[in-house]
Amino acid sequence: MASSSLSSASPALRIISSLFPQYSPTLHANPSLLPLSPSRPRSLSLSLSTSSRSEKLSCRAVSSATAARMASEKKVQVFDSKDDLAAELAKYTADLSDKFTKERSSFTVVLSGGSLIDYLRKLVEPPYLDSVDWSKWHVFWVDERVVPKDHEDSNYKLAYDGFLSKVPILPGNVYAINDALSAEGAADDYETGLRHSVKNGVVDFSEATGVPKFDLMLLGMGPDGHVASLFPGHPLCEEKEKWVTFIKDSPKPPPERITFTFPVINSSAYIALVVTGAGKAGAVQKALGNSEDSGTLPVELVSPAGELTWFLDKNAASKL
Ligand SMILES: O=C(O)[C@H](O)[C@@H](O)[C@H](O)[C@H](O)COP(=O)(O)O
Repeated sequence: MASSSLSSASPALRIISSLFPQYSPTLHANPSLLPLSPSRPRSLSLSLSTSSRSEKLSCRAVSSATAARMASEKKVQVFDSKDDLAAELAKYTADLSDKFTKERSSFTVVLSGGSLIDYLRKLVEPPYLDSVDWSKWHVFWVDERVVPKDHEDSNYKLAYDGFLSKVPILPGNVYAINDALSAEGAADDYETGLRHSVKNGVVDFSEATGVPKFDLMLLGMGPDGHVASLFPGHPLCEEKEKWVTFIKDSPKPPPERITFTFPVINSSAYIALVVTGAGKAGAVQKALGNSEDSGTLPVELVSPAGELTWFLDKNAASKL
């Protein structure tokens, strides 16, 4: 990938480089993704890496959130249109499916609720509908509302209607909430099921983190910077022992949900953060820009052991 000189770089590149001014970041603008001919998806892709020495030095001296921001490889892709974003997300996901299917004959994918499912719309069309080995997919949820699976608020129903009903994933490989239980019971039940999936080798396990290691997490982000059902200022953001926990006072309705905790989220090999709309530009700026009060949002704690890629539309990136 060609490197970009910072002086002539776009605002996004300058903002990202200002995030770590004291380091010698290498910024890559991938020419194949830069806004070129109208026929190609118009997007700007950049990745930021800093020298390991400076990371060690910085992580001792900064808040956990900033250290988390430092710790993983971050890629930011900004798209002119939601269709371009969906097209790139489909390719990204299909490529990872091929990678893990070859490596371990299975592909573990974790879905969010909200608009994320709609952005998978290109994945259920040719060529991916025919090229992806759907029989190797195992689908989980990063969070779920404690409602019946046929309720309009159910993330299972959202994913089934918009995605799962359109691809030949084996029903036994779709791990939905037990909707007959209370929030606490459903969280315990989901964690028990996850421990079983780790034990039988369906879900990888990280000796380094001591928690499951999913291949790909597809996350959304709320305007307040929440991810999954982990909300700003909520004690659940600090949960370090449980893999799955529950909330009964979600500021985003409905109030009762179960959710993966950050140790599980951050143990992932790959995370895609799909964020669109001007209403989220403030949170994106805090997370990626040089905002004064950075370090306060749950999304800033997303720092996978592997690779984090932000998929933004230009409205969500408008303050970078
Ligand atoms: O169950 C949920 O509500 C989601 O998992 C939640 O975390 C969602 O991803 C964000 O709120 C973004 O939702 P939108 O993309 O619809 O704004």
